[in-house]
Amino acid sequence: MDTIQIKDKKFTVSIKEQDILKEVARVANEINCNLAGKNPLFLSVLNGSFMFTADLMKRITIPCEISFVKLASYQGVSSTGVIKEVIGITEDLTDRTVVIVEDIVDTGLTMQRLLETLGTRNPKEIHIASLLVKPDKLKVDLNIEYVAMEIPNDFIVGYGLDYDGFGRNYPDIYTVVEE
Ligand SMILES: O=P(O)(O)OC[C@H]1O[C@H](OP(=O)(O)OP(=O)(O)O)[C@H](O)[C@@H]1O
Ligand code: HPA
Repeated sequence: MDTIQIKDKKFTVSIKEQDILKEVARVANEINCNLAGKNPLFLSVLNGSFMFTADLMKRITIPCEISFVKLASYQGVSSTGVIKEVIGITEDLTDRTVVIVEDIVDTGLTMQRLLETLGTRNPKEIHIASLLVKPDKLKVDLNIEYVAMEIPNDFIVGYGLDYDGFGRNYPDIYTVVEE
């Protein structure tokens, strides 16, 4: 399926599942090497990161824990600038090595907010793993250590990412076709 229609928008395939998984495996290897012996706590940011988290965690071979947080900032294709924490962090982060697992860093505002929130809970260190980064869209300075792929500014769906709630289920990533 090279082209899909979601509501009023057409999308064309831009990154195939096998290419995504190659990069996910590379990121997992880097984490396995760098965080060995640290018993990291992976914090997956719902909803978008569910597919990346599943594929990443299957390839993590060091002892670790996984938990989930949920924030919301997007409606349609542009940021509202409003960030709501829907599901909070219940774990004790004191002295823990935390790895935030995100599907995409776009403006970076969501990540900045998350870092601020987590930073008040005395973790030993916080690392960021993001499937995708749009470097040209970043508005804040972030140290994103683990990035599977950098992509252009275009709006995308698939592999967990949505347009108005739809499109998360596709195993490939699709880019919007501007008409
Ligand atoms: O860098 P930013 O411009 O802040 O954008 C990135 C955030 O936007 C998306 O979340 P969204 O609010 O759409 O929620 P979702 O994960 O449920 O799709 C994505 O999952 C990131 O959390
Ligand atoms: O390109 C995108 N697609 C879906 N959700 C998003 N959230 C930030 N950027 C995107």
